[in-house]
Amino acid sequence: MIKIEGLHFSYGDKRVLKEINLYLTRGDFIGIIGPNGSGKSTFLKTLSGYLPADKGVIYLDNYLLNKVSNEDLARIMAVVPQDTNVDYNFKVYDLIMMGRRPYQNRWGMVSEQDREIVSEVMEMTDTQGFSQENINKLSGGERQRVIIARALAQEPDILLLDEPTASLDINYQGEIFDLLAKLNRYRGITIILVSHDLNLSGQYCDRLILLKDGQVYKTGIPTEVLRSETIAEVYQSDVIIEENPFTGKPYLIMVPGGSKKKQWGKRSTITENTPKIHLICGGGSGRKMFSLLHNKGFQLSCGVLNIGDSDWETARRLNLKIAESPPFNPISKQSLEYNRQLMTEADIILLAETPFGHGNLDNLKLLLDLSDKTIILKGGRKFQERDFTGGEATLLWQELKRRPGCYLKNKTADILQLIEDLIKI
Ligand SMILES: Nc1ncnc2c1ncn2[C@@H]1O[C@H](COP(=O)(O)OP(=O)(O)OP(=O)(O)O)[C@@H](O)[C@H]1O
Repeated sequence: MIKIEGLHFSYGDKRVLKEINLYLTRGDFIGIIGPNGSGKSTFLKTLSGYLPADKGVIYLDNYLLNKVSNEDLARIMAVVPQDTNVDYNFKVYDLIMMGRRPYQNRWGMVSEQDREIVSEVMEMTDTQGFSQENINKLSGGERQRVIIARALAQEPDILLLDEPTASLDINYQGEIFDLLAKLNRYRGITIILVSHDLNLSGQYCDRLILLKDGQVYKTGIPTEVLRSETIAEVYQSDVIIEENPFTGKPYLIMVPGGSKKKQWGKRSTITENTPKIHLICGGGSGRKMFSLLHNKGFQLSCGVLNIGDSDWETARRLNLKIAESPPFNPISKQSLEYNRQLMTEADIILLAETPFGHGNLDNLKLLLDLSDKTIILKGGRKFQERDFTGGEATLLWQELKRRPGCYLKNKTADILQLIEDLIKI
């Protein structure tokens, strides 16, 4: 185990790690995540003994980390740093062999066992192909694999890695994580890595440590840590968390433009006074609008939508108020009433370019009922092309267009501009 008690660390006057208390189990695959500057690399450096704590202690099993000799530490722990640049033009093979130093005598005599281990780790990391190349001639990704190979040549019990896949393409990212998972599962190596990739971390790690401003904000299994509320609080970014259908692990989808950091034209927090927009959509006609209006910080509602419809899915993920109705049935009275309530509460009702059949015609009728509301109609395609009611919907649409307070706009940008103008009035 690795036990961390009351750990503090500062660079000069700058306090970076504050009161970190953790108990890490040997054999786990642990991910350290957190926004830029939250202290992840610094934490990893204190764990490796590279940076001495200002206050607090780290135990490695029952030994104080700062009392373990460098030689012993090198046989227990190996580090893959963030910066893999190597000052000297070593040959790849020689550099990996350097990982065997803790096991060699003081003259650095290379044994048969050293050669076997180096050959094994080169195979694992797919680095044999350039064993005689100079390290600085390799691409960032190839160099990264060589540095991992050198760390593995140390035969460590614990492997610390700082963003090991940062410069790798998607193929090698997966391969490196697969390799780390194998080392963890079959060789019992404890993996502790810093990563910005929340999806890969959520996928592979047994446990995540989420840092914010140098403190542990949350720790636990990925499903406990990777929650949309938590990510919004720590990263100030809107994400949707889904379940990976292959693994059941969480994966994150960024809501486009979902950063809550200061942005042009964006309302920062929703209050009672935040304008409300109700969207009538369906079949994917509302998706783009949902995303754009959500990012502009409006309060959104929608309906009536069939349960399972793609717009219903999007609205559900964004946690919107939805008047919903089971599919393959006429809209229920209850859903219509709830839709009427949402429409009445809204400042603006927006009718997306959705097709109409007998199943959702009531949405149009309801619009005509609400005579005092501001309504924006998204035009573009000929309405007749999306009328599957034999003309009934077209009649309602024409009536709507004539109504005062009803605006017809063909382009999304014009709709957004109109909303901004109407809200200002
Ligand atoms: N050598 C240093 N001297 C002074 N300040 C430093 C030093 N290294 C890091 N810092 C500061 O400490 C804070 C934490 O940095 P650290 O690199 O540990 O964060 P991080 O979470 O790993 O960031 P990133 O995700 O950007 O790599 C930052 O504000 C950084 O500027």
